[in-house]
Amino acid sequence: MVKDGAAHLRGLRDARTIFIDGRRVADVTTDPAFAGAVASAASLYDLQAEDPEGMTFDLGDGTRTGLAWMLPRNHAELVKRRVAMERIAARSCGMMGRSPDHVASTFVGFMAGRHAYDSRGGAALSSYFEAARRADHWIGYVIINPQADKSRQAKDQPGGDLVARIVDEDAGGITIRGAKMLATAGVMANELMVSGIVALMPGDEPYAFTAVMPLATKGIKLLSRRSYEAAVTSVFDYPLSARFDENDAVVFFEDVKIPWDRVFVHRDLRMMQAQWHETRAHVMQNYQCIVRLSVKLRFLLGLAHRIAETNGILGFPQTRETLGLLAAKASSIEAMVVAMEAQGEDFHGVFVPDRRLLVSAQVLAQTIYPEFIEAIRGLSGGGLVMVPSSAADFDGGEVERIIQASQRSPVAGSEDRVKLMKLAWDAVGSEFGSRHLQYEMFYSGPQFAIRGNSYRFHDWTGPKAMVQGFMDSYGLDRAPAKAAAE
Ligand SMILES: Cc1cc2nc3c(=O)[nH]c(=O)nc-3n(C[C@H](O)[C@H](O)[C@H](O)COP(=O)(O)OP(=O)(O)OC[C@H]3O[C@@H](n4cnc5c(N)ncnc54)[C@H](O)[C@@H]3O)c2cc1C
Repeated sequence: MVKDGAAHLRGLRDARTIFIDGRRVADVTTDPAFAGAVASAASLYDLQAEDPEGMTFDLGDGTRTGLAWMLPRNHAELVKRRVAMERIAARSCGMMGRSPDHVASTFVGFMAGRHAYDSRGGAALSSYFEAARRADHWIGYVIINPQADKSRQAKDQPGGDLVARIVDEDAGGITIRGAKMLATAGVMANELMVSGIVALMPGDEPYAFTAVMPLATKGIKLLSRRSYEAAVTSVFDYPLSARFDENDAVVFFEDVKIPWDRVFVHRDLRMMQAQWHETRAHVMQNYQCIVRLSVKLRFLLGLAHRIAETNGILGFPQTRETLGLLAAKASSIEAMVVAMEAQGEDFHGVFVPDRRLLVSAQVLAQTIYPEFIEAIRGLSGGGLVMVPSSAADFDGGEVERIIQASQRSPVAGSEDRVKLMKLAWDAVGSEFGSRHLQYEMFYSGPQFAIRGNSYRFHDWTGPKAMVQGFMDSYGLDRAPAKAAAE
């Protein structure tokens, strides 16, 4: 039995609390702010049900679950898992960043480093992992604190309930209160993990916890940002916004009680860092991100090429130079995926991608994406806005005749030209496209933090030894002191 889209939709019709535009959402699967993206989310599970061999694996008793939950034992299994993740990403042209394979990958990384946990936390993690993958849960996560005053620790922020913290605990579990920033795709997930990735200081113990709970748990409140999907005039006008607006929401925990068997880290400052970096959670979750990005860049590359063809500029050397540069950038990310797999390591029985190459890809991704967007805008010129106001202008009459007269291309009819330019605008310029730029620049952390990881995880021994070796091969050509005196 494989979880399919219908099963996922059934699971979302629960008591979850989501607020948007001054109202509470009754049913996220039908609400006009979310229904299109939720349908796309469900289709990811249909993809698994349609091709269980290619997208799922057997847990040993006939239960099949998404390949992202697999603890790969060797290079071949890692690659098989990656191919499934590529197919998930391709469904949304790489536009759904927090698809179910993302946090599943985090948990695979936690499990690879299971030894880093204390015995209670490790046991809770293992039993949750088994249950979550058996249910093929979609898990969202919040691991960053709300912006306020970055110069102060969480405990020193004025106003009390800003950052989620433990406010009570008893034999049953912990109770948390406060906020976390941005659960992407939280509205369409089954469960939510809350944790922290920014280093904590002594005194921050109430903020040092990692736990997971169903989205519908009493007291969890999601405050959605504006829905881009709700604002679209038609799929033709906003083909990406209409279907792949995965949503971002601030999460407020209002005295949320979490049982101990769902608490993996408890008041442990060291473990809050160790859970990411002494395990392979940081590697596995960001490997999924880079795999997804490689699919997205392939899509954007195709878009850039098609725009050039449509505008009759493909034959110009300057255009080919631009496209050649974009192709090389997309290929470099693709190549890094292959390389980090080829140089993967056995980490306590789990075969994981090479960490140094993974963080290098993250660093490059943060600059390549904005460069892609700028280049596509540059290739497009005013064509991105030289489009009819909406699909309604194709009225079969006077306005459509003018559209046919004014929307021309050497390779496309007027409808196809408008269709392409509207797609391109949605990818790079609409509110949806603009959010994607922000996403790719920030989802894994600010640049200084990602570059800091690159510094930290690079093995400097080889480069330093090479310089020293070369410098040792020569010196000042001093004449012997005695000869100089004579
Ligand atoms: C679209 C989107 C989706 C997201 N989805 C998720 C999600 O699903 N789950 C989740 O947990 N998080 C999510 N995030 C949050 C994301 O992880 C953070 O945005 C990211 O870690 C950066 O943190 P910040 O937003 O507080 O920015 P900041 O850290 O405040 O960075 C803003 C600027 O301040 C500078 N700055 C901050 N601190 C310092 C410092 N100490 N020294 C020097 N400069 C500094 C930075 O360099 C940067 O220029 C999402 C973010 C976005 C934009």
